Amino acid sequence: MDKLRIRGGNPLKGQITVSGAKNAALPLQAACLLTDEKLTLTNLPLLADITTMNRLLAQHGVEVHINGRDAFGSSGRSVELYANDIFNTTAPYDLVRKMRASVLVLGPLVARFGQAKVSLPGGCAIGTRPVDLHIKGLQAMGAVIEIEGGYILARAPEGGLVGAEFVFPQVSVGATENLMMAATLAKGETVLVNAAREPEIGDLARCLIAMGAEIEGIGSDRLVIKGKERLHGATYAVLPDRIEAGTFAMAAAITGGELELLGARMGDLKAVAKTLAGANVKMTETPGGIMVSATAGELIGVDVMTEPFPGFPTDLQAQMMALMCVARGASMITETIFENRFMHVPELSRMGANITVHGSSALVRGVPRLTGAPVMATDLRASVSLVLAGLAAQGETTVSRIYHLDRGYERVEAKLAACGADMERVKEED
Ligand SMILES: CC(=O)N[C@H]1[C@@H](OP(=O)(O)OP(=O)(O)OC[C@H]2O[C@@H](n3ccc(=O)[nH]c3=O)[C@H](O)[C@@H]2O)O[C@H](CO)[C@@H](O)[C@@H]1O
Ligand SMILES: C=C(OP(=O)(O)O)C(=O)O
Repeated sequence: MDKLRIRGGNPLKGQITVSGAKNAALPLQAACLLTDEKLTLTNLPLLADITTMNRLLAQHGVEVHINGRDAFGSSGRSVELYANDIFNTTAPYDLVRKMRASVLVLGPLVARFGQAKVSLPGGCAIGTRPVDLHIKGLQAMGAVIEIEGGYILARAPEGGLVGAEFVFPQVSVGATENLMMAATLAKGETVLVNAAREPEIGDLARCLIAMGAEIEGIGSDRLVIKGKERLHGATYAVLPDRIEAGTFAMAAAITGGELELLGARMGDLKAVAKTLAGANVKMTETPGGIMVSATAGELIGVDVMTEPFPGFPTDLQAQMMALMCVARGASMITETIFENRFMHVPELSRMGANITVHGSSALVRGVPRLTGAPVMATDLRASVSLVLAGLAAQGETTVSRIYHLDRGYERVEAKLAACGADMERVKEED
């Protein structure tokens, strides 16, 4: 098993190219199941999760052609997905438990093939994460759903799914994606109310439109989808990863550095830019992306509350907490999306952070400096928050279990080292 060794203290300086977004790519990959023609996705990030989704699709019968192979051997910058010979509509536990986004095959499979058997993903380190809204939404479209042996068994009515109005009692990114995909092949009109507005939803909608779908309301919380008999092939480029960009913005900030994030889009990061401005970190648009500068003096503590888009993203909460650990003053960080997303707190505390958790809020009192330590985390964003802390800490930090990081960050050590970070990937036994 690999780990990252980081010697902190170097201000980051330079440019980092932002990769394609994991959370956009995964639903786009699942969308290939909606057509028997070729879906080509470009600007894919080289990540373990993308490979897992390709494996899941392949076992359904999707032909997966990968271009631009990388060191993983099974992942590449672009992929051609042909779902013209689907022989299996079951998504097995072994793959779904590895990656919750596997549940995104449910909507497309039921919509196109009238049936699906998808393992329930179960809880994960950050929360219980039920999929009841995915199920209720499909039921509203006429699907009959049973839970048996840990699997969701879904069957469309004779003649296929039927368009419906579904009001989300709670904003859900994944359920919005699943239902939007299902609705593209349902009979009649589907209206999704209180839908998620994350940029990744817009990306999926634009790809579906390129495949022949009719969708209105992109960027709003009301999506209207007119079902079609069939969709066709398309070529689509995955949008840049706003969470990777936000993470690197905080890396620049925590080291008192200056980074240009090539490809990053300010429109996707407004709440982050506003929060960082309060912390004395400047984010400005450049012709190529966003410049982040933290050279103007000390960091200042700011309060943060995670919210669905356009609010501050939960996927940047851990990184923001690492930053606040070394800011002047105190910061109250409130997590409203997931009930257990503070697993980085004990590890940051081992590095000298002063954090007290009260329910869904963490009070972070800034300290003059963190100190390096061996640390590990049980989820993706918690792991990267420890990398950020390590970049700022005095001495050496080793971050273990970095398979979590590899789910969502492409060559993180190479990208940061190219901007002056003293860090390397080493084998666990080193
Ligand atoms: C692959 C992907 O895109 N993952 C992102 C997606 O996850 P994901 O799509 O799983 O997250 P959701 O938006 O669905 O979850 C939001 C909240 O709704 C709850 N919920 C969700 C569905 C449901 O049927 N019932 C229910 O109660 C969840 O437990 C959670 O508390 O959005 C999250 C919120 O921005 C991000 O942190 C994840 O990185
Ligand atoms: C929670 C995340 O991903 P997933 O939904 O795939 O677990 C994430 O990207 O931070």
